Amino acid sequence: MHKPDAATKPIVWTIASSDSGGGAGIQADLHTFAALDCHGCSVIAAVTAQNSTEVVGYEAVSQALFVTQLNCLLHDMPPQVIKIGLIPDTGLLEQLASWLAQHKTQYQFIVIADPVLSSSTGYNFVRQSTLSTWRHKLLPLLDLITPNLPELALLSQLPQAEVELQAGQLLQWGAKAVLIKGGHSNSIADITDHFISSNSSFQLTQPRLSTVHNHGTGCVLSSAIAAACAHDYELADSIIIGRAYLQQALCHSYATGKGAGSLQHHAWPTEPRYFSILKQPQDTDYDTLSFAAIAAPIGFYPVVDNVQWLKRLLPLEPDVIQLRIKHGTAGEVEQQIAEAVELSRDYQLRLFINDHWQLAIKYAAYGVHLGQEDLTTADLSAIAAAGVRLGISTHSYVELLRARQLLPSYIALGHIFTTQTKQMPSRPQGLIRLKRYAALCSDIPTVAIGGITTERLDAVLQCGVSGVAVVSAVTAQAEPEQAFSHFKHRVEQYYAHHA
Ligand SMILES: Cc1ncc(COP(=O)(O)OP(=O)(O)O)c(N)n1
Ligand SMILES: Cc1nc(C(=O)O)sc1CCOP(=O)(O)O
Repeated sequence: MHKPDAATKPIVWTIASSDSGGGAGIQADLHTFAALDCHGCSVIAAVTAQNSTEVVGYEAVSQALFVTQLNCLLHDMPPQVIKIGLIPDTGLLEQLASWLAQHKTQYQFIVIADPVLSSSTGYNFVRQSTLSTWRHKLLPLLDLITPNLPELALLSQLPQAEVELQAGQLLQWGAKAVLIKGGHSNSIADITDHFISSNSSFQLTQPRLSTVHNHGTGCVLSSAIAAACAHDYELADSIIIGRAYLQQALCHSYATGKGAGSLQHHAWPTEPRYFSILKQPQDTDYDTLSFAAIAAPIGFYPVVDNVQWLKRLLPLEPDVIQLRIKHGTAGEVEQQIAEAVELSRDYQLRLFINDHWQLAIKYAAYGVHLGQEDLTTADLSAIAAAGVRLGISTHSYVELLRARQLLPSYIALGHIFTTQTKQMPSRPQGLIRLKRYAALCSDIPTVAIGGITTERLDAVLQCGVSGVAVVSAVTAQAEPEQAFSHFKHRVEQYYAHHA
């Protein structure tokens, strides 16, 4: 895996307290930042004396030293993201709130807080005055707060209300988003975390692991989310990454003393088993769908915008092509699709129809390719029942989890580089992300798309995808047939040597 060199590592701060046992607090935060390719800085609020069974005591640092740590770092190592953990002193919390208010707009850092109010061994760190400062001074400065269920009840002052209402109260007090950790729920088999902001919500469910070695889970989760944000992932993607990092760390946790042991820090999570089931309000609940499989590797996958292109390329023996018609009347589109499907049979071409899933079913095309927006309107059960293969576009972890859960025939990963062919609402994903996405799809064929040229071809293939889709690298070339044959040959050669 590519590692950024030291000079390019994003800087993340933890403002929290030392855990002498090493499994939580500042120590866990720094381990997490390092494992996720960030440079971690620490602002220590208090030193706790604790081991795996109990917190014996703590002492806060002076307000002067606390603020000196903040200012000293800011002048030389400003953060992309700040993670806040245990601040067991109202005076320090007040100082922190005013310091954040003073600098957040100018430095544009993201602030994520894990409101540690008591230890998992039962030690209570907060007083009523501390809670009031959290509510009225800290919350308006937070981009995300990650309470567990008891912390949410305490902070919201609505212990009897539904968790959504409790989280709504934190949003009203100014937090931009709330991730409610479900670990304290009664559910035995699973844990569901709820994300709520003013304009979106989703749930992440993962199996509850039976380990007792879970000291520091809250610290690690919030730090992993902070690290992913520092790598410029959107907040929802960062939460998915953070939760997968935690699941991986819990899967390999180990005993330290006589009590709850520590998490094993590893690296960027890529194995599908560490990733949650994502549920969004717009998702249809399907009974298990089963789409016809597509032989992998998919290989070279040109995308053309009319049947004339298909006729031009067919003599060159393409194996897979997508017909992506964006203009014409309904009648013209249908005529082209009908003709293209018939031609595809004569040439044993695996033809995917973009968008027009009803016509793909009607003419029994090999497959259909759908975007994320199409997933809410298309009848996926009808596509599966017709034996038509399904490919789905993705551009983020959120979209990738959503697509994976439908078990499609393949998943498209885009757009990797800047493309002139289509206006994209998302940013180019680049090769590091492509490699992570492809690894997460080790059990489903993948196709990379967006800005792929002959110069970039090898680097893309080396990311572990099963196919490469291009538009302009063929159809905008002076000699499209030559470009097609060159690409096809190189892709075939690659897969012949990397079966
Ligand atoms: C292989 C492949 N990947 C992605 C796309 C984009 O599909 P979609 O999101 O449906 O957008 P439009 O193609 O409709 O603009 C694709 N067509 N093929
Ligand atoms: C049609 C399309 N879909 C994309 C996605 O990321 O979903 S990128 C793209 C255009 C790809 O064209 P070119 O190879 O010319 O860059």
